[in-house]
Amino acid sequence: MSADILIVDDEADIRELVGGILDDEGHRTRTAGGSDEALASIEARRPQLVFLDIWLQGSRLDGLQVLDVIKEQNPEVPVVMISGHGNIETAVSAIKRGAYDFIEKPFKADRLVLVAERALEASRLKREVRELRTRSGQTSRMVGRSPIINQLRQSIERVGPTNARVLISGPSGSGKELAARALHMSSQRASGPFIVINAAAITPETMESELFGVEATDGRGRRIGALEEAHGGTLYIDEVGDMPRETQNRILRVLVDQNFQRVGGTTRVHVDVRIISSTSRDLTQEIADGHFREDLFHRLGVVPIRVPSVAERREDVPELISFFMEQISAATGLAKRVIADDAMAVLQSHDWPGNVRQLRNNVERLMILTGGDPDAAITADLLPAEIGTLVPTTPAGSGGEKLMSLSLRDAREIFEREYLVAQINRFSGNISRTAEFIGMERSALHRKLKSLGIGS
Ligand SMILES: Nc1ncnc2c1ncn2[C@@H]1O[C@H](COP(=O)(O)OP(=O)(O)OP(=O)(O)O)[C@@H](O)[C@H]1O
Repeated sequence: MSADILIVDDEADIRELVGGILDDEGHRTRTAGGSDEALASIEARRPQLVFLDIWLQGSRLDGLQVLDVIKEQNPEVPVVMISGHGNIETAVSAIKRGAYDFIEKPFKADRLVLVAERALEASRLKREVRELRTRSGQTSRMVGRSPIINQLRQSIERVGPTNARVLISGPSGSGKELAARALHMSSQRASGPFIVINAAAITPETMESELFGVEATDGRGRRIGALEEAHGGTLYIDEVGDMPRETQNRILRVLVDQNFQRVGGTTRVHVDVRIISSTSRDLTQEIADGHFREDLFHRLGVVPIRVPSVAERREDVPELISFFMEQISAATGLAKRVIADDAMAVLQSHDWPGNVRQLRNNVERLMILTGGDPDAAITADLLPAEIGTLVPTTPAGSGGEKLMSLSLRDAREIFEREYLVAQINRFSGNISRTAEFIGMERSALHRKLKSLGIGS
């Protein structure tokens, strides 16, 4: 992984040596000879790792003081101290103050490289743990074998490695964020950060500080925004159509220049970020209504990708259900259940307006709420009422969901029997009046009733 590394030392030889070794490893290094230059460089963009000389002769702040400032403003940036021979104690105290590790001069190149790799790996793992916590048990596997999901997978494989900006459209809960993660994972930025910002959940007042960060003020440290956080990786802007107009102007400029100012700041922060955005709305309509900038739309959507609704890929429902059962069972210990054919037919024919997310929630609900013998299959009558409402039922309504698991011939027979019994009852058993009402010859109705086994 190529990382952005800052090397701070008052000795030019050391700066060059460390920089040269790390550059050879494929990293991008920058250097500073004193404390103020170092802090300015960090202000210009947060590095992913800092090598910091303990003494920093001739500087306003010594190395330990610079460490304190870094840890206060950017606690997540790992700092490796460069210590002179004989001041190991100081190096140890630096670790107590938050440094990741130290290297002692003179050092060997491989030791330097090893420490750098370890520090970067530790910070990457920390970030991943944070991401996993926020996703809490969600997966990044894209389940489904329908032609439409295969097509989506192919587009992701083609577009992922290109570094192009992508605008993902699709209804709520259909898997847009999952598709964005898959794009990130198939790009060269895979080991870099994947940062999510939800434009719908952020108020217009906080949008800019969330995206660009806030410069330090008296008493408050600098806050890093999502764009800087995503340096070297991908920024996913969810529901980009909800972005306030003013922020749209500023983000457009960032897309063009790849640099911006923090709120209240004067320095320009330069970043290398791939932007993937998503929308569940029709952005062309938003443009027509004057809510969304057309030029931003074209910049964000260099490649458009559409994620289908569940209703467009009903054949994937059984696989999605068994995948979620496995997943939920592994996470919670709840027993997996078998879904009977009639219930599966209902689940497959439901429209799922909340898409995969709603399907997953319902699987969880079934696993929790469906009592009875855990080995017994879940039948259609055990499904929540609102799931079955779009399914045709028989006049008597009893076990109507079962119709969906039958052939047309068998379903028609059940329907005819219940329909005719209900009509005959309605006309108090008078076959002539029933026949007249339903539009059949009296003799034909008699034959029908006989073939269905109704009446004497
Ligand atoms: N093809 C799929 N295979 C497995 N899980 C999926 C699939 N698609 C979506 N999911 C799961 O469904 C849930 C919703 O997906 P996701 O958050 O990606 O949807 P979204 O379209 O971004 O939603 P929103 O529009 O509400 O932000 C997540 O738990 C995700 O892991």
